[in-house]
Amino acid sequence: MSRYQLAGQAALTALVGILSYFIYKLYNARVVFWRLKKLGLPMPPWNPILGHLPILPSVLAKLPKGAMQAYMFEIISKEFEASDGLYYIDLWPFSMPMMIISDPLIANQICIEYDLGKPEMLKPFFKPIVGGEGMFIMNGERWKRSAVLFAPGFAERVILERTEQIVEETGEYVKRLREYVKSGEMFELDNLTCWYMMDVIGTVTLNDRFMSLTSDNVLATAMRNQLSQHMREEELNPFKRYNPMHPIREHQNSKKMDEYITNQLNKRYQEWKNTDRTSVPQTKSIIDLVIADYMRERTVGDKLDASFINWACAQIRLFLFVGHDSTAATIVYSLYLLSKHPEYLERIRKEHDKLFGTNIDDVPSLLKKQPSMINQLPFTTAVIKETLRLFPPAAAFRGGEAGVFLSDSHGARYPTEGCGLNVLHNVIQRNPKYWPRPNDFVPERWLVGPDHELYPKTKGAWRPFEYGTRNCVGQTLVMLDVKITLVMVVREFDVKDAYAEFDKFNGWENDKKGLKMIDGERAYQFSKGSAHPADGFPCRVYQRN
Ligand code: HEM
Repeated sequence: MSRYQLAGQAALTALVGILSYFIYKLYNARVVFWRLKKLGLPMPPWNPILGHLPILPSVLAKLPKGAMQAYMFEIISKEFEASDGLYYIDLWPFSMPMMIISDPLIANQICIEYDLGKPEMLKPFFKPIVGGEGMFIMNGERWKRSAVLFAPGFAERVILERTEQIVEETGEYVKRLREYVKSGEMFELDNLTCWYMMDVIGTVTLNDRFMSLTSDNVLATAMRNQLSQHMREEELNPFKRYNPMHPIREHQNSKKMDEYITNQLNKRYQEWKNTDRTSVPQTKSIIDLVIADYMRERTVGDKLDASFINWACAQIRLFLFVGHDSTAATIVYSLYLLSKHPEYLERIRKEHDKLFGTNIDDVPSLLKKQPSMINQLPFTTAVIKETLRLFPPAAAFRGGEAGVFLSDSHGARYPTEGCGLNVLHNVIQRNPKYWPRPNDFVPERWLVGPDHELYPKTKGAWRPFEYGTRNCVGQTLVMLDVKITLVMVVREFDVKDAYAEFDKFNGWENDKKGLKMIDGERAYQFSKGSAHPADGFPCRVYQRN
């Protein structure tokens, strides 16, 4: 047999192998749904070969490019609703079998009653961002150990002690906004706010000032680059989406992040070793917590273990990602909603005047002197909670288990084994069954008592940070970050979205199909790590008269 024949035969064998593997996986995926369908469980029309893939084109045609995936599941739940807030969907090979949950009572079973863990399918999403296994996707004892370790760093008192550092970073953000006022330029507020929040989380995790609003910090830049490399869901052009340079760039970003963090860890370890431990300030930054934990089990050595460094890099990268991304989106949406509701903008400004006095330049020193003042802003808190209700930046994703059945309000039972459970916060938090005026921005609903008509009708209808043991460890920090930002921004600036101008510039203003809107909302949520306002929220800022 000639060399060419041998090569041809090897290629054919490989092809047959790949095809057989594909058919085997396809069979396994579809057979699960064939059984579920036979049980009469709720799902859209299903095809034994293609699963639910055939329904996607018509659903996606109703959404703008890049819209977050949860909108797609929302449309399906409305068009094919056969159950009480739950359906199954088979999108193999793009995802594992999934149950889509749009009812708070079923979500409570998942997150509180059964306290289900994280599924395998989250790993490929987090891998390039975090490097190793971050606590977000851990389960069992490994998760418990990390949760216990990091909890003190996020305690309310400890977070409040961060006020001074956060105020410093917010001062830099305000300076950048003043520059935009001066230049009159249109710019993406979301992008600017992501860099700002990156600087905030840099101080919380590493005690390090990135100053990335004014200069190029290697770690912050590599993390933001990594995120934009990784979030290519909206890229339809396969040459861009599957560009062979992407894995190389991802590897380079990963290396830069790990090198930077390793240097910080080593530096902190040397400081730690050379100081009298009783006099070391207990900052409870993430880096200090992990080093203190490391030393609990070891004697002082020359250097940190490589395995510890790998583990610590993954946790720190995780905090840098989750700690900046969703909070930035919440700040932008808060400013956007206030700009659309002058009556509430007026009210929040009055609340700030009353507490801090009318000289806005006094705010940083007042907050630094007395951080607890930030807890005396009920209306500001209501604005943030209402923003998180209308535009939740995250969702819950858990893994089903054998023997765990979810029940609907009629008592029907649904198996979860082998399924990813996707809880749709955007649908639950606008469900008219639980929310009066579900699509309106009504901060007052957070200031009224249970007898008032605006009061949410059930526990669990508001769940931006989720409930149960796996809820968001950073929620106190989020509230502090957003409150400080609003206090230092809303009285000095008027923010106006510039979507009309942006669309005109891009030639989209005559888009007859209205594809740049979702339910009349131009600032719909984009998939970009967590959900961010579409097109980065183009805007202009003005100095307030
Ligand atoms: C507006 C901002 C934020 C929102 C809406 C948000 C939302 C969430 C949600 C919904 C979960 C649970 C996910 C699930 O159940 O599958 C979660 C978990 C988590 N969040 Fe946040 N988050 C925010 C900001 C932050 C910040 C600032 C940090 C830390 C600096 C953080 C750290 C984490 C961690 C570590 C977990 C995993 C907790 C665990 O598994 O035990 N998040 N977050």
